[in-house]
Amino acid sequence: MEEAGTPHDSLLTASLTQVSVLVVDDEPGMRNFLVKTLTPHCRAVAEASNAEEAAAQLAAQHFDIMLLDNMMPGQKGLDWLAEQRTTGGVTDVIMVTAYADLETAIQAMRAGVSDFILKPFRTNQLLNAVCRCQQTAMLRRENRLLRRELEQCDLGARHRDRLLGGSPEIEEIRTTLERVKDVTTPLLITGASGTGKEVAARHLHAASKRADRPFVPVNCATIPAEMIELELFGHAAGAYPGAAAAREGLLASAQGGTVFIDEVADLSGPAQMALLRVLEDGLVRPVGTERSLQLDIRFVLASARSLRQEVAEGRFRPDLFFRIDVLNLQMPPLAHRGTDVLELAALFLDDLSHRLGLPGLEIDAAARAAMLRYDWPGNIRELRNFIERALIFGGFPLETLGGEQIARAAIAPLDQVERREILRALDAVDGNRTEAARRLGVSRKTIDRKCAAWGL
Ligand SMILES: Nc1ncnc2c1ncn2[C@@H]1O[C@H](COP(=O)(O)OP(=O)(O)OP(=O)(O)O)[C@@H](O)[C@H]1O
Repeated sequence: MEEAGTPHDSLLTASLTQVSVLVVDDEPGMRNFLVKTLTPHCRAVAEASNAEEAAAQLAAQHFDIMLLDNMMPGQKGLDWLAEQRTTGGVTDVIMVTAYADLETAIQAMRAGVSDFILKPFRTNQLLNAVCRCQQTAMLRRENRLLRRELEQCDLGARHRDRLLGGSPEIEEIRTTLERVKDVTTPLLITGASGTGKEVAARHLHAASKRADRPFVPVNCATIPAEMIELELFGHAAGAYPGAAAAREGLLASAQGGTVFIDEVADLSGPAQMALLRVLEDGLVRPVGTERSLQLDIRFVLASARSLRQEVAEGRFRPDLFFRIDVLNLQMPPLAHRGTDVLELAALFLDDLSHRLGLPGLEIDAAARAAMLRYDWPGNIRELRNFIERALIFGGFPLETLGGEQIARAAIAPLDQVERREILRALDAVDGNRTEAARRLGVSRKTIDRKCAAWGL
């Protein structure tokens, strides 16, 4: 019987045409066999009959893969390999051996060997091992390049993992994140679009013990309802028409890390039910399978809409709501973050001008005043777009901040401005005077006195 994915599979052999291989074996018969088998398929094949020759070949040129016999006169292949690794060799190694005892296998793993081929072997086994090794190397490289590209093209990437801003509101949020960073209780982040819910989730993940594991964001609003369960939980082969192969879900891919579920209110009924099960016992059952996987994931959920309202209107499961409404973080709108707007603007100016290759801009007094006055309904996302536009056009488009209207509006008496701001604050915090006083930076007594004077 042929092995699955034999080299007759043209896709597999195609990947070999780019590979350079160094065969290291002291036995001429075996060495010739290896070279003869590989040469028609690979880009280049070189040979060495001992460790010195091999070291000279590696110093002279790069090889993608080395086939190494473990039993060479003078020195064991694995000992030599361990030495090579300390001098910085990066070639992938496939060990060819007649004696695969456990101790050798452990030593080989520690020396960074990618695969084993047991003598005697067939041609197919050899070519398959080289193919697998090459494909893993390609995936590693692709992964590294994609990460790099992502960091370069995402204009906000440099600040993605840090919730910036010196305002007391953001300071308090950072303190809360620090306190809850390592508990497994789900965290619910609410707040309008663009207020930095995802940044807060990334900040939490980066500060947690899970930082070196995956952070997986899932936006339920952008995945079609019928696909969301398949995406999150994965599926068996044939789970839906066209699903030729089984696929791991995003939750399983995040094992050990953090999953950020944005716009959680958009989950369908069955997906809400399945999510509740994961939150309660950590179990995920891929669609169309009978077996559940036990996962260790920190969940951060976000919603721009009020989940309480969604529950009241029958669109969100109350049991799921109570499960995720344990730790709730409310992201304040940008307009309530004092001078953070200027801090973030300066940062975006610096960052975007470098990335876009455009000259920087000074934030003059007029721009500063307009930015502080404006409401920023689109929050930080709107601010970033505003800065990007400013850099492209070489000046701040203040008219888009309602600057003209504000400039032309009659100057309001100070007490009127004060009343408007206090009432706006009370409205924003559902009439909580202590909270409104804290945010406005005045005493609770002052608010009580003003309200009494206005007959409230
Ligand atoms: N405190 C912050 N520091 C730096 N950048 C921020 C901050 N908050 C938000 N941003 C930037 O603003 C943009 C919007 O942030 P983010 O996507 O986290 O908001 P959101 O609340 O999750 O929005 P939505 O609900 O629309 O997905 C991003 O480009 C992000 O990098």
